[in-house]
Amino acid sequence: MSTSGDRARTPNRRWAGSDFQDPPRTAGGVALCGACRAASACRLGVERERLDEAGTAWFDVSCPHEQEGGPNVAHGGWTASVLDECLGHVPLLNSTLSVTAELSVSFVKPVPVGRPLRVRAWVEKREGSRWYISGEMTLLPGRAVLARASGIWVTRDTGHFDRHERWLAEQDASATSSG
Ligand SMILES: CCCCCCCCCCCCCC(=O)SCCNC(=O)CCNC(=O)[C@H](O)C(C)(C)COP(=O)(O)OP(=O)(O)OC[C@H]1O[C@@H](n2cnc3c(N)ncnc32)[C@H](O)[C@@H]1OP(=O)(O)O
Repeated sequence: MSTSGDRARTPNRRWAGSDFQDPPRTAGGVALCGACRAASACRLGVERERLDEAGTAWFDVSCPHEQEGGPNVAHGGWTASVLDECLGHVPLLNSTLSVTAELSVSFVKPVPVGRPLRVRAWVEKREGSRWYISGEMTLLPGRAVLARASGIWVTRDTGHFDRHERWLAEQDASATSSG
């Protein structure tokens, strides 16, 4: 019989180094995270991404209907998630693996579901392994700001997730031994 601890320790698959540094992308250039690789699409609704020559990242985004919160508008969790995703792709677009350490979101206006939106993200500064990244989501057409975000991403080596698996196993072992 499996336990929740067994499930937590069982990785879905092994990832190679290239899965982190050069992940599979959609036709629109969107880097795919773990679960979205099976779907071959970003389930958050990021449809296109690119880095311009000035280092700003641009994303075409649309809130999927299943992320509706209030009538015809996005659940705030979707807005925060997609901003986390887009801002977190900035290091990735610079061939750097990172994880979100901090994220702050301002919800400026309700975000309509099923409408074309744009996210723009840029690096404010880098200090040590920390990337300070900001971004905003705007309505299309026009440029009305719907949400803003800023946060800190910390660079990791590809052993990050293996170390996490070991840490998780230690947690389970110590919980079992202490009853
Ligand atoms: C989405 C991706 C799609 C594409 C897929 C392709 C690849 C897929 C990959 C998937 C990617 C998915 C991506 C996701 O989904 S990210 C998912 C959400 N985020 C996480 O899971 C992160 C969980 N947290 C951690 O792992 C650790 O706490 C981290 C790694 C953040 C720090 O751990 P630790 O504390 O042990 O590290 P350290 O002592 O060596 O410090 C290192 C540096 O970090 C600085 N620091 C630490 N904490 C904070 C803080 N709160 N604010 C500001 N700074 C902080 C610290 O000052 C130091 O700076 P420096 O002195 O070095 O400058």
